[in-house]
Amino acid sequence: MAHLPQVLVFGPPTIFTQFEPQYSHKYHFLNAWASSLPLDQFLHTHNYEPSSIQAILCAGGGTPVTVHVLSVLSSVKLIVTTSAGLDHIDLLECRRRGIQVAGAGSLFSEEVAEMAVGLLIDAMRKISAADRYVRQRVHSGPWDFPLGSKLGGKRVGIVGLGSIGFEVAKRLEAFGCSIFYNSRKEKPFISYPFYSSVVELAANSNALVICCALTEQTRHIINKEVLLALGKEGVMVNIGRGALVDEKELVRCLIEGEIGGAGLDVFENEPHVPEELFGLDNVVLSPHAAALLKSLPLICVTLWQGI
Ligand SMILES: O=CC(=O)O
Repeated sequence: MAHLPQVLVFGPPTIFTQFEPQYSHKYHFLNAWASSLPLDQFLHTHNYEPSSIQAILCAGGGTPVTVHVLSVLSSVKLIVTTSAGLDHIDLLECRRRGIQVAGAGSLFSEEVAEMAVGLLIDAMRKISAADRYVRQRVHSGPWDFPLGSKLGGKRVGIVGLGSIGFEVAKRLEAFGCSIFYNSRKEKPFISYPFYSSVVELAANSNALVICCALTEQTRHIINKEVLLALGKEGVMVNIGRGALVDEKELVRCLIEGEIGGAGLDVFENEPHVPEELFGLDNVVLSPHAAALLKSLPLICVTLWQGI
């Protein structure tokens, strides 16, 4: 196998395992995702020569491609990630080393937007909680499920009106929602009202949908002040990255009823999810799956063909 290009695979396993058989005549895949060892030990244990590895295949929210990883892999020329977000890759180091980075761009924006709207409807109408209620009900008396609230007509603040945020806005308009947004800058051709302050956006919204990229500027953009401004009836949906939200504050606000509910596809230290959330019926949880659809493998193949 020494003659095949070597590709280090950090994930995502659900997709990768479907394609490995078809591509293993072309590439020698080193499946780091299947091992719990740190990278150096993984390579050492399998007798893999780090300087023979030419490409990395990875996924958003998974193992980060840090300066350390890149220093171990001195010959890497290409990183392919199945995600739109690139926050798990040290892009400065890639630029310095001339390593090319290929990601999903806006390919999954519609899929992720659907999930955002789904989580919002679920958190407001309590669909997952209602499902649990029906399945777990032990008494045969009248239904006593708590009331939900209507999405139609609500004011929704979108944090990050990029391609995903825009797809969310389009869908929510069809539900009769009024859309407001915060972004790095006001967008010249967008008619939705712009808020330069996320706190003010939250104070004027019934729900916030977090769609921006994770950068040093956006880390914890949703903090205690924003959550308190969103208020006791407010719902927050995060399909961006967990670290956009101060998760400790979010958990506290949910437990203490400082906000009304949340729909979360992403978490600050994935795959860890704060256990306090498990018992809360006003929270809907999803395992960073907004972009993981049956169509994803096809797109992965297109990305991999660049290796
Ligand atoms: O998390 C998924 C993505 O960034 O596409």
